[in-house]
Amino acid sequence: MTKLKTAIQYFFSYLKPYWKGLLVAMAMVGLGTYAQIKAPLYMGDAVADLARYVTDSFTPGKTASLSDFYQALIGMGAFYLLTEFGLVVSGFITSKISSNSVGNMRKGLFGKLQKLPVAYFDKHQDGKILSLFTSDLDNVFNAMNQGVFQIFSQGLLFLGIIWMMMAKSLTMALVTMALSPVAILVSFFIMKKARQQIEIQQAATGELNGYINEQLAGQAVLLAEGREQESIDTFRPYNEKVREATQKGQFYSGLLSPLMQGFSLLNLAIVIFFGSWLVLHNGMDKATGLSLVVVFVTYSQQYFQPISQITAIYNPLQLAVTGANRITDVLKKDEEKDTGKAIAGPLEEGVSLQHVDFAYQPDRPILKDVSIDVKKGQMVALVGPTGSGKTTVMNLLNRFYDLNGGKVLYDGQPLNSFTLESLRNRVGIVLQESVIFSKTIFENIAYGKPDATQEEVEAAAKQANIHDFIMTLKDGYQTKVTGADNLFSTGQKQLLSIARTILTNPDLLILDEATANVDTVTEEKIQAAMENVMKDRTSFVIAHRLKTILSADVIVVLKDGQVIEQGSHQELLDQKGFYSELYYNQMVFE
Ligand SMILES: Nc1ncnc2c1ncn2[C@@H]1O[C@H](COP(=O)(O)OP(=O)(O)OP(=O)(O)O)[C@@H](O)[C@H]1O
Repeated sequence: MTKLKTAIQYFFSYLKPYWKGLLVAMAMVGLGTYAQIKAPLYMGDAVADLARYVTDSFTPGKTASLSDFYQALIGMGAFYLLTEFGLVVSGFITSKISSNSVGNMRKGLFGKLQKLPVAYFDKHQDGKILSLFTSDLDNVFNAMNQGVFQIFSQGLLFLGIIWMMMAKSLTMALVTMALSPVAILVSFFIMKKARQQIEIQQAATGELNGYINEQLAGQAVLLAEGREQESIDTFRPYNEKVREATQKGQFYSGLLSPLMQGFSLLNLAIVIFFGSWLVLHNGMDKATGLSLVVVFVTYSQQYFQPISQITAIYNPLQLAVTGANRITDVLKKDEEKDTGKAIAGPLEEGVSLQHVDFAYQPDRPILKDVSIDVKKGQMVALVGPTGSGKTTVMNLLNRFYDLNGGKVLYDGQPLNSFTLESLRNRVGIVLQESVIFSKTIFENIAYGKPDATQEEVEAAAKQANIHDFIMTLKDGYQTKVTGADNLFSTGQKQLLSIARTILTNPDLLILDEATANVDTVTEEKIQAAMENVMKDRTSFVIAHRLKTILSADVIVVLKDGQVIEQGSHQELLDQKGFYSELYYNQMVFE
């Protein structure tokens, strides 16, 4: 019940701005429904008038006239036209309102995601986040556009028909409605069955997508190891499960319409049978009796339409309720804390970590009592085995996460005393996995400074050693890059990231050196670019090749989240500890 309440609140909060349009749509539905239930009465009158005309024309001395018949026909036509008008206008308004509100929901959700802390994205897979925008919002749209509108219009139609039938003839109304409890029970049973299959299908599709995702991500390994056939064989049962659930789900959902058709036809026969019995045995005027039968034949056919329509939207509505709840869960998540008031100015003294403790998950400490000091203009290098916490230190310097203990100070002030925007404007970060956006090379480099001039962008690219490569491309800086076209190698992507960072001229630079797939020429270029970007700047560098950091002011050696050695290259060599061993081991391979 609370799930339903949450979904209703979510829908209403987005529908509220369109209340005027909704009122007009509802009025139109009311008008259309009224006309729809009124039209059969004119049809009945037309039949009665025609019957009278035929009887009168065969009765000597009576003048037969068709004028009443024509009037009834005109009335019927006008009311059916009004029905169409009401439904078309309300359909137009509701589709406009639902697409606008879902557009706003998409905007709200995307805006919220931009405000969530990095920790949220650690815990949620990209695919799941994406499905909020695709399947969940789609389900919400369908429910809004079809469901809510249908429930209202079909509900109104249902009540209107009952009211009209009762007003016309109570006995015939009861005869027409006699089958409905059975029809409602049967349709709910079928929809429940269909729902179970939809749930199985959704779960199976999730597993199938997960498998496809994993196999595509690992395609290179898969080919290299010759596991193609095994990959296809494992795919089959996942696919089969989806196929089977889809087939059963479709079978049950598809059953509803013919079954309702069957009920409607059966009802028709019952109505005609009782109607003619009443006419023949109740001494009713024949023309009036014929008209009554025609009216109830039409009502009996209309009567089953709302039952089948309302039961058919039960499943889409349930999907929408689930979708709205998933989206609301995200909207309720705590945003990245930005409570600091101070504005981070140009770095004057330096940055220091003091007795920092940190854990991504409460029961698994990653950094333990880490203290590192960097004075303005100095370069600090972090080295250590994989998983020792180097990237984690970088993440804390940019305030991607909050600390569990200790302090990170920028010119003596804790990081959380600054506004996030001012702090991040002072910090430049080059990640190991460089990010390229689907924009031109110019826009990619100018990402952190969109108003940069061509000269500034080119100067940054030159310093980052990527200008020459860009000039070999036909469109130069205006070349459009997409994630899919692999225009840049891993090393070149990092050079582009370095250019992007140089352009923003950060006070504090955080640089995670790329290790994968870098050839010797690019490696040298990266090294030169790193030297350029670090010159006269305060920097933290994670270096995987020790020769990059020989000139660092301080080298910090991390192991299992603790600082085990700290000093200059020469000091650490003299200590003959972990660093010197690492260094001599690497030198053997250089
Ligand atoms: N987002 C995260 N959520 C949970 N645990 C994480 C997360 N990021 C890293 N870790 C864990 O923290 C530990 C330190 O990781 P970190 O990436 O800081 O190491 P690293 O020294 O940079 O390693 P590498 O040299 O391989 O890049 C690892 O055990 C890792 O599993």
